[in-house]
Amino acid sequence: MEQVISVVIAGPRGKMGKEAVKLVENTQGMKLSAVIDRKYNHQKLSDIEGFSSDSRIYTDPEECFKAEQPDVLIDLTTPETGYLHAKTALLNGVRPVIGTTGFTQHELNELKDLSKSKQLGTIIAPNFAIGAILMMKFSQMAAKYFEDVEIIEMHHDQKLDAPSGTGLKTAEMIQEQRKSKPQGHPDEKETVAGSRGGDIDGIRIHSVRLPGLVAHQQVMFGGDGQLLTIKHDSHDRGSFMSGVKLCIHSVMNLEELVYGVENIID
Ligand SMILES: NC(=O)C1=CN([C@@H]2O[C@H](COP(=O)(O)OP(=O)(O)OC[C@H]3O[C@@H](n4cnc5c(N)ncnc54)[C@H](O)[C@@H]3O)[C@@H](O)[C@H]2O)C=CC1
Ligand SMILES: O=C(O)C1=N[C@H](C(=O)O)C[C@H](O)C1
Repeated sequence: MEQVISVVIAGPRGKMGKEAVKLVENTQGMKLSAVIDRKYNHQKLSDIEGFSSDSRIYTDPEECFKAEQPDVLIDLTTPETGYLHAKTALLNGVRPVIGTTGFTQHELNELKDLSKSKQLGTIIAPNFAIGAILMMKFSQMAAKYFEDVEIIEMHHDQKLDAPSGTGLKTAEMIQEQRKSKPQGHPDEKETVAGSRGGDIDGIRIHSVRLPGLVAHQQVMFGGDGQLLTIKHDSHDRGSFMSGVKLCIHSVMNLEELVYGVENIID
């Protein structure tokens, strides 16, 4: 008989959380055992307009994990909360799949160590969309041939973290491929602070925040007489859901932390 994976979703009323609730409820072999919200403690999700599930709401993650003993936590909240939820999940025997972005390197290292010591899988996924993962992989490939690169990431204006998790991960993947190189003129001066963007090992990263955007990124490589632009657009949050589903299945077979969905696809 197929194993049913029981899932807790943190942030069910958020833009991503709503989509994830629909995904888990409509996927055979998965069960939404509970949700973690800032409000509505001990009510049912169906008490909130727009939801039909009878899953219980908890405001305290520890109480939720102890009472429900789910297999997987999906976190789609805010950087501080996501980190706390991931840690609490691991300490209570629950495998985290973290879509929330904006963790510090120290937090990532701590979760990596905890995941390993508990021998429980964790997936930190800066971007669940398959197209975005390919965009990052293609950029890493291109960096072998083009050493000059700048990243422009564009998101809706409700986003809390900058640069985006995807932008950071892209820069890290490019870093693995190319030698450190400052971008632009060695004597360049900013007359307006920040106009050259953030600097990750010489890779410039620019964050645009505007209403009307969802999640978009272009990685621009410059060479003699040519320009290569690798671009991805998520027009709708449905674009992330096949990746969420893949991660829920994959994390069940892991015993340590994986950072990036590119590491679990063929
Ligand atoms: N990995 C990926 O592919 C994607 C990741 N994201 C990330 O997911 C996160 C959420 O994004 P959105 O849904 O757009 O944000 P949102 O602002 O629409 O939703 C966040 C939700 O978290 C809830 N929340 C905040 N603190 C909480 C707490 N202590 N306990 C329970 N719930 C809490 C809020 O009430 C809100 O409903 C962000 O970090 C974003 O960067 C977003 C899209 C794709
Ligand atoms: O906040 C968002 O919306 C998104 N966040 C992730 C990120 O920071 O890269 C993934 C995607 O870009 C959407």
